[in-house]
Amino acid sequence: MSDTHRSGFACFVGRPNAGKSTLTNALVGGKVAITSSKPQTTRHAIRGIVHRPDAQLVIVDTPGLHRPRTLLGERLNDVVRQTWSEVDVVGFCAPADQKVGPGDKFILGELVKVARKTPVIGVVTKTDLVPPEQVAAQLLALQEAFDFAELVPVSAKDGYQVGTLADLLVARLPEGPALYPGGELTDEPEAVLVGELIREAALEGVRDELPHSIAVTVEEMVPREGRDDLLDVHAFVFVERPSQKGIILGHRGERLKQVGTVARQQIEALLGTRVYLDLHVKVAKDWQRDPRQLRRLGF
Ligand SMILES: Nc1nc2c(ncn2[C@@H]2O[C@H](COP(=O)(O)OP(=O)(O)OP(=O)(O)O)[C@@H](O)[C@H]2O)c(=O)[nH]1
Repeated sequence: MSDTHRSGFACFVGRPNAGKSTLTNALVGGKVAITSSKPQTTRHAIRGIVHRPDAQLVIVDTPGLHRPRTLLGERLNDVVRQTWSEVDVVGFCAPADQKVGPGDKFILGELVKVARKTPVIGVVTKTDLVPPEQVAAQLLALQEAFDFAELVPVSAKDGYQVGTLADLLVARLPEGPALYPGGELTDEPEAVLVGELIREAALEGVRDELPHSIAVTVEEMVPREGRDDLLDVHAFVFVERPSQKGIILGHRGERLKQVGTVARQQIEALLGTRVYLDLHVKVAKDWQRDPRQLRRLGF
């Protein structure tokens, strides 16, 4: 391996349900995206970051491209084209189980202009759904439809060729140092992001019951003594009433355990290290109305 380090941006395009999000998650190795985060180098939301010793690949979000029926539609499409022209490489996704249709052709028609400047990689997604002949036929159909810089079949579900796709994308990035050293996504301190991931996991499935009643504080994030590959994270999940504590905990604490597992995986993906997550639920009575408590909770 050469010691060149590359860094840059990619985005995936394709019609709805083409498998873009799932593929992004497979590349990134978990859900990292903190949806509101906006990097300084681009105006677009980061969906995830692939960290490798030889590269950092930042996958950004694009709104969907529409057939413009209105002025607003046209404006939206301008935004999309703008994004395409700002990334280093574009991945066009087409699912293996659906014929290349008018929706694909429309997007490809728009991509022609981009492709003069930015390489477009054709990605046949969901290969696990069809026999190999059909994957081959889809590759052929794409080849006929567009002049792709590369073509690759992948399955995000079983991981088939996801690494190959990462290699192809990385090869198109300019040389440069990591844009987000240490996996940082925003200027926010890592503890805040970690708290957000825990809060999001804790709210999953109970948003209706506990709309605004959860706050998370991260008390401590320290490397485990004598280990440089394990981070101990201690955090509190605050609710307002004892009854809400029960909802978070679940039967015999099963739900909290699940929350911890989900949050831990996301924190590991965010920070690029293994994590031991210690979660405790506390009742902070009416914390939303108490300025002292609010301050303590970081509001
Ligand atoms: N079998 C299989 N299903 C997949 C694969 N990738 C995605 N899917 C499924 O296809 C559906 C759409 O996937 P998404 O990743 O949400 O597609 P998307 O392109 O991000 O969709 P939009 O957000 O609507 O643009 C989901 O039900 C996924 O579970 C895959 O590799 N194999």
